Amino acid sequence: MTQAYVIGIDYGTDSVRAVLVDAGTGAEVAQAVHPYARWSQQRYCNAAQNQFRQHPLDHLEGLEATVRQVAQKVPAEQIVGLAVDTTGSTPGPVNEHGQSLALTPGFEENPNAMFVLWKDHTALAEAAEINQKAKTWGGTDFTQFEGGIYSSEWFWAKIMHVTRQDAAVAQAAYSWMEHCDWLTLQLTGGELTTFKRSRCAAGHKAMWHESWGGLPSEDFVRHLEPKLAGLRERLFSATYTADEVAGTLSREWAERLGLTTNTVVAVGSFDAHAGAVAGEIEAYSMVKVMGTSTCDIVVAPMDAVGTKLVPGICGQVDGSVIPGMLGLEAGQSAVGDLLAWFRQVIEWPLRALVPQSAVLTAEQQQALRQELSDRMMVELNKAAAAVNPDESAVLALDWVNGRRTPDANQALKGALMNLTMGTDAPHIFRALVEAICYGSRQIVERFEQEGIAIKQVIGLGGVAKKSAFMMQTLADVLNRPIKVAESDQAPALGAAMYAAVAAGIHPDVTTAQRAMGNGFADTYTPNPDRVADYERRYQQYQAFGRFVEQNSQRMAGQAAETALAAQA
Ligand SMILES: Nc1ncnc2c1ncn2[C@@H]1O[C@H](COP(=O)(O)OP(=O)(O)O)[C@@H](O)[C@H]1O
Ligand SMILES: O=C(CO)[C@H](O)[C@H](O)COP(=O)(O)O
Repeated sequence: MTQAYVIGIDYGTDSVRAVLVDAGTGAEVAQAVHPYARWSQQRYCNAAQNQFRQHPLDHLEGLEATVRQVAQKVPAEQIVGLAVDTTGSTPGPVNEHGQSLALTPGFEENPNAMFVLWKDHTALAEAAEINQKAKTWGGTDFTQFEGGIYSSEWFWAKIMHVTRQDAAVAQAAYSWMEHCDWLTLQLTGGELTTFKRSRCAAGHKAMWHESWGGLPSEDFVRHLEPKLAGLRERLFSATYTADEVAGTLSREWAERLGLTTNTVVAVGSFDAHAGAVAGEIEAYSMVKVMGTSTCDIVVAPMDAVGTKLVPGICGQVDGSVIPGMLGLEAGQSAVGDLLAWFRQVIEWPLRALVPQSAVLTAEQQQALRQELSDRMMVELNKAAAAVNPDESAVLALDWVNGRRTPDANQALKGALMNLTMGTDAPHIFRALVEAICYGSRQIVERFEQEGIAIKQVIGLGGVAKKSAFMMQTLADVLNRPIKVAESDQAPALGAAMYAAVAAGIHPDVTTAQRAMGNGFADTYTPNPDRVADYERRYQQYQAFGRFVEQNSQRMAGQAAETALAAQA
């Protein structure tokens, strides 16, 4: 057989990465990373309001830069397939040709016309409304395969919110697309009406399910928001798994990327699901894709789960990870992001005071800021790992982006307790890492309580690769060994595996995993001396969580009553 290569393109929160791999063996030939230019300046975002929007030009520029760079390593005609994975739910409004509204006249600078990033929580009220209406409207509860609780991170809540906020966007939006679908449509240049939308995105975030003929009924959608009447027809009814062919590269994109129009483009998927494939997921493994957030992906045989619904997770979808198996997703909204938040907090003097320094030149200021910023996360890991656990009782809740699972409540906030005059930055960092691990344990326990055994845990993603301290703590808290995948770009490798199946190199995803898998780099085994102590602290974390949740609900109730009284 002639040599064949595939490209996996992974759109993360901050950057896009492309990997070129040997389609037979998965050996990496080249990789390229491109940070989003506008996003890195946080344009179109307002963190205080949890508004996080991304401009499609960031994505298209990154596509061209990364793919061109890796594609030049081998003859273009040998690159037989490519696939895109993205974050999600990250939907954006499009016109009747599937063009993002932010790329059409009049909407170029309008955040509502852009992609609403997964971690945008401006639709909290709409998510609450969807949950309330789904349970009371008198028809099918369309949230049932999505853990029974719809999140403000997801498709319909975001569409409702933007539609209500922005009449011009609502009027111009012919349809809406998940980011992974929109990019795949750009690359293939097909028609919006016949385009193959992602099963993974639709099933986990858009309440799509075969049993009710696709998306929630028109009656329900109209009941949610009358302004959405008719949108369902302009969305989609069929969905496709990520091993299927979406099309071939359009002439325009073949030229822009330095490829040929014979290159097959697979159906899009989410980053975590593609990552799980590269992490060699199999029945009853949990693959933890640990980056900005964490997604916990589990697969199980369809017939073993049957009609069982797992409450409080981010959905159970036929074929969302491996076609033919049930894909289940859970996760935590802030993992790397929680640590990045803390770093931001303690770097305040670097941003605010160092530039005013009377003793350092501008060049020295810049060099100092750079040096400390580069070392900060690594040094915090080291210092936190060295903290004597008996010395610090600091306890944290990891909910700075809300709680994704178990039982989504994105309105929740993070918290710290047991601070003393002796508490320092490594103590707090250690508490944050522990909180992430306790949150993870709650997720594992939820799956097991609901009859989905977790037989092994695999970690991958930036945090799994960079923080040995996090991974050891996780092994101790879960009291299970954790394998860490070798690949530094696992979601991109997973997308490449999907592309190889779509291009006909491998017959199915499981075969592609076996042939193209890069294996595992490390295994963290639980330290028996730490397990009992973490068990005790886990109980404290849960009690702290219940306290904060109950009190934040009570305080939100009081605030609502005060507002009503003021209006009366
Ligand atoms: N040494 C470290 N220890 C723990 N977390 C880290 C470290 N270095 C970077 N991170 C976190 O990794 C996250 C990025 O992970 P990555 O998998 O590369 O990105 P993405 O979420 O975009 O896929 C950031 O949130 C960052 O805070
Ligand atoms: O929920 C998701 C997938 O279902 C998001 O894509 C994910 O949480 C964001 O990914 P990352 O943290 O790797 O940027």
